[in-house]
Amino acid sequence: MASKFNPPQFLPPPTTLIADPELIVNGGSPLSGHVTISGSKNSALPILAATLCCSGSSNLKNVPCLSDTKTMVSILQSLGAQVMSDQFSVMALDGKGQARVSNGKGLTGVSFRLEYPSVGGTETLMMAACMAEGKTVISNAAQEPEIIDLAAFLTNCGAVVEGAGTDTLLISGRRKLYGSEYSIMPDRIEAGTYMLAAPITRSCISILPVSHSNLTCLVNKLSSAGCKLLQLSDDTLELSAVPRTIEDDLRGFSIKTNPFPGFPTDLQPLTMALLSTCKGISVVEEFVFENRMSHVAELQKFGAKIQRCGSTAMVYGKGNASPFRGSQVIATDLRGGMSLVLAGLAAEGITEISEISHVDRGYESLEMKLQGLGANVIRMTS
Ligand SMILES: CC(=O)N[C@H]1[C@@H](OP(=O)(O)OP(=O)(O)OC[C@H]2O[C@@H](n3ccc(=O)[nH]c3=O)[C@H](O)[C@@H]2O)O[C@H](CO)[C@@H](O)[C@@H]1O
Ligand SMILES: C=C(OP(=O)(O)O)C(=O)O
Repeated sequence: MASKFNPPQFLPPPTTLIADPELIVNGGSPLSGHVTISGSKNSALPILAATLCCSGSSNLKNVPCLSDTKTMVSILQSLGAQVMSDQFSVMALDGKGQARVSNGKGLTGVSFRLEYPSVGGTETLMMAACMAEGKTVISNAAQEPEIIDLAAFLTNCGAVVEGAGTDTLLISGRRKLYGSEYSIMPDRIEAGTYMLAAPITRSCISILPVSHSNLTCLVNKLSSAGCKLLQLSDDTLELSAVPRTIEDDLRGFSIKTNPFPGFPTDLQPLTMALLSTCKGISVVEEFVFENRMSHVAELQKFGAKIQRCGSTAMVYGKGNASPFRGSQVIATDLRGGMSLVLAGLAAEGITEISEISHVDRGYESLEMKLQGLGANVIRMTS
């Protein structure tokens, strides 16, 4: 029977050196309009891996087109999985039940307490537990929304997973899981990024789809800063931050990152960029990743006044609408790199951000989405 899919579009990562593209931002103008949020990178990656636990094919929808998802597909292919796509957002995977244990006996369920509620650790244990004989209890489990999404996919495939979204997961292992159709949840970190893009440019934009309950910490902090958040429908949020006077301008706030439902570490660098443009002094404390402050030195090039001590930063805000000036900066990691894009949108003049491939790991159609909001952004590939 003829396949309804075109031949696979996924290629292995390039082996020759290609110059990293730059993003050029002509900033200082407000954004407006509407942005559509893609499927979640951090949900798609473990779910793509989980297809290997299944016999038969899985049909995943809303998979974001990112360098990270392409890399994951290459890994699955190198393990023997067949992957096809018609649009990038729909993938048919035949994992062929590739996951095997080499001790000849198979896995056995256990009670396991994580020392730290690691997201990747919880996801790996969930997949192993589904393949194991008997019951597994994972305590001190991560509670991130992406854990709930993985549990929902595994359940769709025939697994029995209870407690996802709490600190205790109970999994009754099944020998056989069957591939299924599943739609990846929207990316809460991308949504949070655009929720920060509006206030840093003192703009009003609408964002869809956004789950309020996945971003409660950010919503509360932005409200305390003076942003107006309006729920236009179940999953559409309008974010307005257009102060009429300098006195009315956004106020700084302090954050401490923590596992969900705490303030997400992935939004910390972007929030720091916003805080640099707000009134007053803000304190940013990074409690999840020991080394997530490399954006500080780059934000300082825009004129941001930030004093760093280890994993804590004091941000001395300025209180004007556009205190940043355009700059030449380097993205050193995904979210730190995106904080420079936000700073560039707020800055007067031209910003050149090199090594933008870090940002491409996590933001689908970056310049297209920003251009759709009226931003003056282009990609330069030499
Ligand atoms: C692909 C993906 O989903 N990435 C996300 C995932 O990363 P990832 O799954 O790697 O994050 P973890 O929750 O495992 O790690 C968070 C922190 O805990 C530490 N740690 C981890 C395991 C452990 O046994 N002991 C320990 O101390 C790590 O060194 C790190 O400092 O969750 C992070 C925390 O929300 C997010 O920032 C990442 O975007
Ligand atoms: C750090 C991130 O991802 P990863 O764990 O894949 O590096 C992220 O999504 O912010």
